[in-house]
Amino acid sequence: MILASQSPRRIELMREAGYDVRILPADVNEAPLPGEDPFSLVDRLACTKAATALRAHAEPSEVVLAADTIVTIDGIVLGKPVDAEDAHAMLRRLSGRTHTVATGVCIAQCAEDAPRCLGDEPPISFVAKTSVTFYELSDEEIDAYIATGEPMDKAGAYGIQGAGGRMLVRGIEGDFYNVVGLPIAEVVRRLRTL
Ligand SMILES: Cc1cn([C@H]2C[C@H](O)[C@@H](COP(=O)(O)OP(=O)(O)OP(=O)(O)O)O2)c(=O)[nH]c1=O
Repeated sequence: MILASQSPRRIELMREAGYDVRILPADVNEAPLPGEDPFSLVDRLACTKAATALRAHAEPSEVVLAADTIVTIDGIVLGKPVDAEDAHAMLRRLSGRTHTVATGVCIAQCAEDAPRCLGDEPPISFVAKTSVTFYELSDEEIDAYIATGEPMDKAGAYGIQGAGGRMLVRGIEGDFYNVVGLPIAEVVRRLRTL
């Protein structure tokens, strides 16, 4: 199976679940389309990543799995921060409130008899959602957290699994691993149905 992801968390979760994955990240434009809602966005991006890896690398009948994670609050999508100022603005918005973390997962496969793999089988996709509530954060706390470097490669500018990120969280409702980037239990259940 191909895992079209460079995310160390996704790679570890798939390997720990017993999948011998080939890592072939797909670089796609993550900008939303005009008027696109956050859940359609993660679904589309996951399937674009899967289709890109499938067309470039997959063998006939090989399965490709890809995912995309965003944070959404106030109808706004928070992806990865571009700099410290952007990270600060994201964490200020999340402070003392509940937001949703959404991960789109897309599983694509080539037809067995396809002469070239073009992604001709329709992909399976789903969007997992987890609600996360933050404590009230002071500016000093936010800046100290950003200085650790932990927020910079993560949607919403935090990592719930990190030493600093876990200190921000009052509670969650839903799958923890979805927040980390891959709802592994649901992924494995879907893969078993293939
Ligand atoms: C909210 C949150 C996000 N994240 C991460 C998960 C994702 O890796 C990242 C969101 O970026 P993504 O664009 O979903 O993924 P990626 O660029 O890391 O990897 P790829 O596109 O190659 O699959 O944020 C955490 O690790 N912990 C958290 O608590």
